[in-house]
Amino acid sequence: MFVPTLMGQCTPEQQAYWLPRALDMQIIGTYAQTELGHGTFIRGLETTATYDPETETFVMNSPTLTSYKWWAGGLAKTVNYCIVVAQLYTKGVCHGTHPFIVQIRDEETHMPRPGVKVGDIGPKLGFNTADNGYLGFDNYRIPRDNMMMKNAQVLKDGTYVKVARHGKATYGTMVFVRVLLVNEAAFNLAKACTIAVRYSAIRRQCSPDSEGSELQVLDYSTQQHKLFICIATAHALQLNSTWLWKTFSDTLAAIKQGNVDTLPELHALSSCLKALSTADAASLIEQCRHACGGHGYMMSSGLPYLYAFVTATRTYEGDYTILLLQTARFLVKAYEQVEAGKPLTPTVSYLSQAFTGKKLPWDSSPDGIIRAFQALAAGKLSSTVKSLRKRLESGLSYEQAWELSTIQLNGAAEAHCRAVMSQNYKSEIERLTVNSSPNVKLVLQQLYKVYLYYWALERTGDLLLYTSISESDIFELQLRYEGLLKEIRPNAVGIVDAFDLRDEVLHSALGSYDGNVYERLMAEAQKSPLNAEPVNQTFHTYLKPMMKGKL
Ligand SMILES: CCCCC/C=C\C/C=C\C/C=C\CCCCC(=O)SCCNC(=O)CCNC(=O)[C@H](O)C(C)(C)COP(=O)(O)OP(=O)(O)OC[C@H]1O[C@@H](n2cnc3c(N)ncnc32)[C@H](O)[C@@H]1OP(=O)(O)O
Ligand SMILES: Cc1cc2nc3c(=O)[nH]c(=O)nc-3n(C[C@H](O)[C@H](O)[C@H](O)COP(=O)(O)OP(=O)(O)OC[C@H]3O[C@@H](n4cnc5c(N)ncnc54)[C@H](O)[C@@H]3O)c2cc1C
Repeated sequence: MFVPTLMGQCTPEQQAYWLPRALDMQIIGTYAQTELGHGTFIRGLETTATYDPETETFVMNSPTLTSYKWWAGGLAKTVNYCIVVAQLYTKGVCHGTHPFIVQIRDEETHMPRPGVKVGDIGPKLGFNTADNGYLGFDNYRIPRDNMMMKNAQVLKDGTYVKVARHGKATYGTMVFVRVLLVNEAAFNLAKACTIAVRYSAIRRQCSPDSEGSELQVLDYSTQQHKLFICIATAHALQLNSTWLWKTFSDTLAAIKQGNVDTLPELHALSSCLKALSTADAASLIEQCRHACGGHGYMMSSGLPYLYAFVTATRTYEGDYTILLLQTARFLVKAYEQVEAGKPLTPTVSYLSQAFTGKKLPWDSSPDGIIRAFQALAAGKLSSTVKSLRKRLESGLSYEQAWELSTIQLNGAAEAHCRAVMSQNYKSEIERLTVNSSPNVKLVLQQLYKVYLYYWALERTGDLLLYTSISESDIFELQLRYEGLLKEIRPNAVGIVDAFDLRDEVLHSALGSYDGNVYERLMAEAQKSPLNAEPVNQTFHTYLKPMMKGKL
C-alpha cells in the first residue's frame, strides 16, 4: 500500500524523489491509517499533524492511547518509513485527514527516531508472517515537503490550499486495494478448491453396499454440493475482478481528464465486490476445509492457513458491513434518480423494474435467473426505501431513519452485488469462450449454471416475494441443480487442474498433484518436534510424578 499511495497522493516532484527509493527498496514503507481507537471511521482519527511556519515543519502527535497507529503491516520491525494519515492543523484550523510521509527509523541503524514509539501488536489469528505494529508520536517533526501534496497543500506560510476536484481523493488507495482484493479472493479460493477436490478424489470412505469397495468421497452428492460452488465462485470472482479492474482503469483515466462522474459508481462497485468476494471466499475456503474431514484441520493441508489469511480480507481495507452500506448509499440515490425520471448508470439500470408494481414472470433459464436476481435486488431496495421513508415520516432525522434501516440496506446492497456478479459471470464467459472448443464452453457454462442455481435456491424466499416462481418451480430447480452436479463430477479434477497451481504454491499434503496424500501426511507428521525423541522429557518432569501421586 506504500507504493500505490505514493503514486496516487504525491505531486510529480514528490514522486520523482520518493518512488525510485521505494521501488529500489532503499526505503521500506507501510500505510498507517488505522488507530487503536478507529479503523472504519477515518474522520474520527486522532493522530495530529500541526504545521509550524517558523520551522516549516509538521509536528506529529499521538494525543491519546487510542490515537496510536495500530495494525499497519510491517510497522513493528520492518519498515523505516510510513505513510501516516493524520488530522491536519494549520493556522489553528483542522482541515481533516491527510497523508504524510514519515521516517520512523534511522536508515543505517534502524533504531526508532527520537519521539517515535513503535512495536508489534502481538499474535493474530493469521497473517503472522507480517509484523503488524503500533506507532506513537511525541512532538515528532517532519519537513513540510513530507505532506503528500497532490490533492491538498500547505504553503510555507501555513496557508491551506485544496487541489482535488472531488472530496475523497485521499481515499483513492483504498479503492485501488479493494479492487486488487477481489482478485486475491479468487486466487485463494482457487487454491482451496484445488486442494479439496483433489483430496476428495483420493479419499475413499464408506461403501453403500457392504460388498462393494469404498467410494471416492467426491462421488457423494453432498460433497459435490460443498465443492462445486467453490469452483464456480472462484471463476465468478476472477471474471468479476478483471471486469472491475477495467472499470477502475477507465475511471482513473476519466479523472485524469478532470471527469469524476464515474467515481461514485466505482466506489459503490469496489465496495460491494470487495465485501462479497472476500466474505464468499472466506466462507467457501472454510467449506473446503469441512469437506476434507480431520485432515483438512491439519496445518499441512494448507487450508487453515488459507482460511486465516483470507478471513482477514473481510475486515481490512474496509469492513464488510461498512462497505455494503457505502454501496447502499449509492443505490438509494439511484432509486431517487429513477423516481425523478433521470438516466441511470449501467450497473443499476435494472432498478426501473422496481417501479413496475408487478412480480417478474419466473424463467429458469440462466438469463431468466439473472433477471430474477435483478428483480430481487430492485424489490429489496424498494422495500428498504419504503422503510426509510416511513421512519422519516414518523419524525426521525435522516441519520436516525438510515441507522434503523441499515439491516435492510445491507441486504439490498448484497442482492445488488449478487446480481452484478451473476450478470458479469455469464457475459464474461460468453465473451471469452466465443472461439473455445465445445467441451470448454460446456464445462464453463455448467459452472456458471451451478452458481446461478445455487444462489437461486439460497434465495427462494426473496424470489417468492419478487417473482412469480412457484413451489413446483423451486422443486424442479432443485432437481436440475442436483443433476448438474453429477454432470460436472467426471470433469471435476480436470477443472481444478486447469487452475494450474503448482504444488509449491498450494503448500498442501492433501492437494499435491501426485495424489500421494497419505505418504505426504506421514512425512509432514515426522517434522513435528515431538517426534525428535521416543520419550519426551515432560514424562519425567510431569507425567511420571503425577502418576506416582507426587505432583
Ligand atoms: C496493494 C496491496 C494489496 C494487494 C492485495 C494483495 C494481497 C493481499 C495481501 C495482503 C494485503 C496487504 C495488507 C493489508 C491491507 C490492509 C490495509 C488497510 O486496512 S488500510 C485501512 C483501510 N481502512 C478502511 O478501509 C476504512 C474504511 N472506512 C472508510 O473508507 C470511510 O470511513 C467510509 C466508511 C467510506 C466513510 O467515510 P466518510 O465518513 O469520509 O464518508 P461518508 O460520509 O460515508 O461519504 C462521503 C462521500 O464520500 C464518498 N466516498 C467515501 N469513500 C469513498 C472512496 N473510497 N472513493 C470515492 N468516494 C468515496 C461516499 O460515497 C460519499 O459520497 P456521497 O454519497 O456522494 O456524499
Ligand atoms: C490482517 C490485517 C491487516 C491490516 N493492515 C492494515 C494496514 O496495513 N494499515 C491500516 O491502516 N490498517 C490495517 N488494518 C486495519 C483495518 O483496516 C481495520 O481493522 C478495518 O478498517 C476495520 O476497522 P476496525 O478494526 O476499527 O473495526 P470497527 O470499525 O471497530 O468494526 C467493529 C464492528 O463494528 C461495526 N461497525 C463499525 N462502524 C459501524 C457503522 N457505522 N455502522 C454499522 N456497524 C459498524 C463493524 O461492522 C464491525 O462489525 C489491518 C487489519 C487486519 C485485520
